Amino acid sequence: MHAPHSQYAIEARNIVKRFDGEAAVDGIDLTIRKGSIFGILGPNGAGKTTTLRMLLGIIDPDEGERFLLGSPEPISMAHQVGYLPEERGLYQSMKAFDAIAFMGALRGLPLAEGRKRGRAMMEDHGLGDAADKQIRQLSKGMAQTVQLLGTLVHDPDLIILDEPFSGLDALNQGKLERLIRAQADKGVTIIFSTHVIAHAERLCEEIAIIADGKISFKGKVSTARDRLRPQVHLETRNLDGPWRTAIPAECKPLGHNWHFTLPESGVEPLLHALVEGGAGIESLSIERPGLHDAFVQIAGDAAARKMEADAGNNNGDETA
Ligand SMILES: Nc1ncnc2c1ncn2[C@@H]1O[C@H](COP(=O)(O)OP(=O)(O)OP(=O)(O)O)[C@@H](O)[C@H]1O
Repeated sequence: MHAPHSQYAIEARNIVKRFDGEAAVDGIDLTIRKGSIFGILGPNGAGKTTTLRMLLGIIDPDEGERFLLGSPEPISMAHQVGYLPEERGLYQSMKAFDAIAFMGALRGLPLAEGRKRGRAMMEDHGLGDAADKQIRQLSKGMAQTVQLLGTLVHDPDLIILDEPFSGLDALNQGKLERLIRAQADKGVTIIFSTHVIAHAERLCEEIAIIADGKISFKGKVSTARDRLRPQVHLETRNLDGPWRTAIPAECKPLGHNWHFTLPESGVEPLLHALVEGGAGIESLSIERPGLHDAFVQIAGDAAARKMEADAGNNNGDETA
């Protein structure tokens, strides 16, 4: 076994998990830097939850090894870890601030301190009026926020969130993004799984894309996006002239509109040719492809469509 590197919150080498002989996770390597926000992206059934459970030590890999905060026994680090599982649930009869304290106590925080922090956290999140309400009296989105606060109450060094955005409306999704950033600003490492590309794109510096139990891309979001060249959308008054040589030969206009990949020579030669050649520019945009386009290229169109369908199915309403 190799010694883990201290700059990593997670190191996993070739971890495998099989259920009934089928590999749900099929040889994954991950290194996640301390203090980073790391997204694990993939459609339902890709193996995200199984991966997170192995990293946390809830289940053991059949093969491979993993270190959490440097330890080969992740469970022994439980007091330094916060975990929001995919299955949400709190004791319905507990008061909200008590539920937060209870979750903290499970991770070693004295109950009295947890109660104090629970109230203060609810206050900070604009839920002060709900602190003494029973969980059953809260909306789904509020209960989910309470559970999230319970995940953070013991001030963990590492937070693992399984599909934290699903079930939240847009407003609460925005609040959660801000909360994740605030934790990262404090130096906390955050790992979350999602099948919504936009959350990963906005929050993460680095991501892993998982499909069928394997990692198909791992690295910086910018690196994934840089795999694709910028796209040009151009509208011209004229349809012919010397400027046409600046446009890829295979590009045919739709009316007066042109859509093509920016040539390797870059923006300036294109602009120069269009202006000098008298194209008559009506409109022009040159856009760097987003993570969605990169995902399509990396994981394939079918996986991207499945992710979109999953997102449609899983996004609930706060008051549902
Ligand atoms: N305890 C289990 N017993 C048998 N099969 C399992 C078990 N846990 C997961 N699987 C299977 O392993 C595969 C990966 O599931 P996993 O839950 O890790 O995926 P996921 O990417 O998290 O998707 P989801 O968001 O739907 O949970 C799926 O085919 C799932 O049915």
